[in-house]
Amino acid sequence: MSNIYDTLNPEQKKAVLHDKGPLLILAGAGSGKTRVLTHRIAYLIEHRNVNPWNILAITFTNKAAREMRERVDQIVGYGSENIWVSTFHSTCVRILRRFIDRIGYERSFSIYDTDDQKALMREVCKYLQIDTKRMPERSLLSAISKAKDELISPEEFEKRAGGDYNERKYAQVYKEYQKRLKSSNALDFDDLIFKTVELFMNDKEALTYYQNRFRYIMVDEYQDTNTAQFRLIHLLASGVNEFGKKEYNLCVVGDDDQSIYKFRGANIHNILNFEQAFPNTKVIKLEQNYRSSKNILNAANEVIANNTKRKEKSLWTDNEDGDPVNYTLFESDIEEADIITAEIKRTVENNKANYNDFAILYRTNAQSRIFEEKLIQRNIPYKIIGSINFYARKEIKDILAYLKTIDNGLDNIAVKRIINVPRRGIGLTTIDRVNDYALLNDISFYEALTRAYQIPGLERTASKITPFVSMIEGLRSRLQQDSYNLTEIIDDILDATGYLKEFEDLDTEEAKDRIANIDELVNKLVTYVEDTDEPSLSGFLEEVALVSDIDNLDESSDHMVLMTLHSAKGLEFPYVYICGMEEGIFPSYMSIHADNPEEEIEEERRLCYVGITRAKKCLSLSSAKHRMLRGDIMYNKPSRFIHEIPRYLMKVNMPEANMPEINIPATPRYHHSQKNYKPFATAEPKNFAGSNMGSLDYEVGDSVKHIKFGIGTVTNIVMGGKDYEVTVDFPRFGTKKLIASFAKLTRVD
Ligand SMILES: Nc1ncnc2c1ncn2[C@@H]1O[C@H](COP(=O)(O)OP(=O)(O)OP(=O)(O)O)[C@@H](O)[C@H]1O
Ligand SMILES: [Mg+2]
Repeated sequence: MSNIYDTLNPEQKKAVLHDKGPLLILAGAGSGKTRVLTHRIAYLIEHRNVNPWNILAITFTNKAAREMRERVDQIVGYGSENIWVSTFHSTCVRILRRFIDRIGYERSFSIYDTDDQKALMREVCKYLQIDTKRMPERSLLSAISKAKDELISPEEFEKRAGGDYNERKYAQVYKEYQKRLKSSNALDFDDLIFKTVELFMNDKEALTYYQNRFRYIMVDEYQDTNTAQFRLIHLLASGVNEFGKKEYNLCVVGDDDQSIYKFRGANIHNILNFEQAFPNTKVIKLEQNYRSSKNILNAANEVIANNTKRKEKSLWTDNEDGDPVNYTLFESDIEEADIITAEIKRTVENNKANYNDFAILYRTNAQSRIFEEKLIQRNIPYKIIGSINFYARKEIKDILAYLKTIDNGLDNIAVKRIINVPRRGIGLTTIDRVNDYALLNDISFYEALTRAYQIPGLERTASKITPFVSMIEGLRSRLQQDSYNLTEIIDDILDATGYLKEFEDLDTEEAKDRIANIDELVNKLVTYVEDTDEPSLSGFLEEVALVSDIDNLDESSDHMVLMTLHSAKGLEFPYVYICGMEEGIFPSYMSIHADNPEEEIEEERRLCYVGITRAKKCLSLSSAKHRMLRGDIMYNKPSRFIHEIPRYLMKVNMPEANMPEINIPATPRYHHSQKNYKPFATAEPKNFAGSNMGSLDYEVGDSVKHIKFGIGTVTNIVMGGKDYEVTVDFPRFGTKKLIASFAKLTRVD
């Protein structure tokens, strides 16, 4: 056996060499779970003669998938291209592209992103005359998403709603939303999993095909799978072998301490009940951490030991003690960003490291802005993961909408997006009329456009619509010619529409930016065409729909990265900064003030554990005494998580005068009971991004109570972007405009 397996420790080796049957690898951070998965794939191919074609590996990001392939290539030297390695969503897209016609969709279906979903939901609410002040679109979408994660269909939802008025409304919305998705031949992200499960439940042939194909299934980050994903894996892994026996050749790796996606429906029972779901499961625990220094690992162990609901684990390392964990209490958020970026620059300039050795992690995306400013000032190359997504830019969405319209005229949202872009004198009234006609005749919006002259009331504007239709048809027929080069399609669209003209005439920086973005999209298309065996427009759109930001993380170039703690899952960096460690920031205000704070704080603590365990060599934590949030200064106390790290593991960088505020224990104290633990007084009642929006329980004219301003009267409520803006007259403080989900107003009767 080649010596690559010699680098594994005995437990890892057991996992890699495990023969058949279900295998659960339950282990702490940095213990080599992902590495074991990769080696196991290589081993199966190299030593068990498993055909790479028969392996399915599900990873959390496309980046992890890419790495897995590279590693297999390094180890085995061939075959990696035939292994099916991808995320849950990509896996489902591939399956559905092949078989979705069996459950009544066309195989060229579109995938709706959040913006498309919102646009569709707006239409649904308008149609059903939903009072979106009481039932905001966002809550409706999140309820639907939650239902889909739990495999609850619109019919089932309706049944469960019973007589409850709100629930019945939700059910009605869900049903209509789903109906419209279907008539647009579109799937939202949650549908990808839901519909694949539906397909497998209804079509034995499709299921058997994949059960026979995927003889070996591996799943990374298993602790964050939701009910629908569990069902999917269970179905796929339940095939029978040549002796008619179920083998369950399923290997999952996970860490219950790193489960951080409860809000997205992750179901921790999937890991806790794995042994019940799959008989004869072999469980392997890995206890040696290879990633972090002793001090960092101990700090992580100390913090997570405060969670009561967990499987006890002892994680140790042979690595050096390393530097103590740094903790700094800054005066302000600005000072925090300033000093951290200066320190990073200094470390790199002293040749101790490269920029790509560094990551700054924070609880919410909003915290990145100040860092970004300082990084620019200091001329430090950086990349923010998860900030304004390239694909969310207007010009990119416009071009993509053109591509979608050409590819699949059924995508109503896409067609409506571009019908008057660039301007063609087609107004909202016309669009409404076409829409009504489409609904009445049960045809797509685009189909209705092709019949513009038959639509009542469109006598005048039909002449503006037909050129649009013939342009799309022209582009479509060009695309179908054999000699057509797909890479030209964007240029052809730009030519046909005159889309760029407006920007070129403007000649502003912003316009130049937009043109550069479109060029970037062309680059993406060219790369896609070059890298793909049978490139197609649908294939390109699919790839675009599935890129998540983390996949753009290019480790080869030398820039540092900034991202949320959630995005950092599975990654590792020599130097990690976790900033904004304050009560009300991390743990979040929402978790502290939740109905079930114990549970929510435990989830935050797991997130903290994920953050700490990303660091290999050097971990720096920081809080600010005050920071600006939504225009207000807030004063937060240092996070309880800082207090959970014993003093002997830390180097505290702050004037001793500040010390009394911080109660850092001087001795190790694993597993202290939650009962004796006194949390700090919570932060000022001001919140920050990431809040949950619910429907309001007050309306104009009601008396409401604000924690700081006291009792006042609501004079106005408007929907402002993502949230309600509530205007309240407070007798003592005057009129205030407040953001509903942050202000936490309560009605007083
Ligand atoms: N036996 C080993 N010998 C040397 N290095 C190892 C060994 N096992 C794992 N490593 C290294 O330890 C680091 C952590 O491994 P890996 O990312 O696979 O851990 P993980 O358990 O998946 O972590 P996480 O829980 O964060 O996803 C990697 O750099 C990996 O190469
Ligand atoms: Mg991992």
